[in-house]
Amino acid sequence: MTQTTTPDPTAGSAVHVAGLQRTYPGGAGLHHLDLTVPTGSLTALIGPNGSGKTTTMRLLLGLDQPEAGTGTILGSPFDHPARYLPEVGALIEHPALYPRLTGRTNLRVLAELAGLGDDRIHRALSLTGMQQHADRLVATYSLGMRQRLGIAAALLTEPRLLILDEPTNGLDPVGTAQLRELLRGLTSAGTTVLISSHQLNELDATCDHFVFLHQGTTLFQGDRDALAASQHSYVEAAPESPDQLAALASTLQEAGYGVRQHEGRLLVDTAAEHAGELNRTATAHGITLAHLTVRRPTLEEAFFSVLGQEPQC
Ligand SMILES: Nc1ncnc2c1ncn2[C@@H]1O[C@H](COP(=O)(O)OP(=O)(O)OP(=O)(O)O)[C@@H](O)[C@H]1O
Repeated sequence: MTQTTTPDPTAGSAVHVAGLQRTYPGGAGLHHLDLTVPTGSLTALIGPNGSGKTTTMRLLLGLDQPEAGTGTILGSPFDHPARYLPEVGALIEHPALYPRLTGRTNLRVLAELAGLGDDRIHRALSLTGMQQHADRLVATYSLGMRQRLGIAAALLTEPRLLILDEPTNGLDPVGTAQLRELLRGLTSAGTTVLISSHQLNELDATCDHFVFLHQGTTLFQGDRDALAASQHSYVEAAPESPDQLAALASTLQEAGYGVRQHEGRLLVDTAAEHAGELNRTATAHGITLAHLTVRRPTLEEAFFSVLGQEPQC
């Protein structure tokens, strides 16, 4: 006898919530939002201002209550945050720090509350590159240093799930690169990370799973392959002689291609396998191509396309 089984959507997911509803006066908030964060992934939560990223993270952390929604976090029911919160670290908006204490003492206060020893403080400072600043008053810290101490505080318990709301705010390029390495190191060691940011290039370089929000609803979620499959790739072409750019554009349009001009090149809306045919069409019209490349959309372009807007290029 054949037995059919329904796949368990929570298997392999650090976070799996569905139908999240949180309505604020005026109608803003979350509207049946679904979110899956695969275990061990570095998941990017992406959306315009006001799309619901912070609200989603606050609900996951039990800092606010949804009107509806079900799911599990680290295998425990979503509506019992006390069961999973000991294994979750978070930095939401700005870190809450005592400015008149040093960075190290701030961490010690938190470590003592959680019954953790100095070894955890040392490790968190080291992971975030904050050792050399640890004995200064937090009041003297730059914004980026406060962010890093906030991340150190979130790491004290060595959480299985780390939730970071715009952690790159205030970080300089060196700090951003250090955070990227830190997050990669944590995920290779088995930590799952959910991160929001408006720096799409940075998320593109760092993350392997993507969730797009708009007006409190999930527009897309999936890994890099699923994102690529949801998008058209396109071919970038330029003639040897820049004078022939307009002629190349009209030749390709007459041949049925969708064409946009961008920085002295043409972006031709077609699949990679048509690149040869496109080259032959140009040659047949006396135009030699100096440049022909297949391009996959960047995360930013994919985001605008899913949002139903033109890529910003
Ligand atoms: N306490 C609140 N009272 C009323 N409206 C709220 C409240 N908190 C959030 N909102 C509204 O809910 C929507 C989602 O806000 P949220 O802060 O989650 O968005 P976000 O994606 O994190 O935005 P940003 O990128 O600007 O940080 C917004 O329209 C916001 O104005």
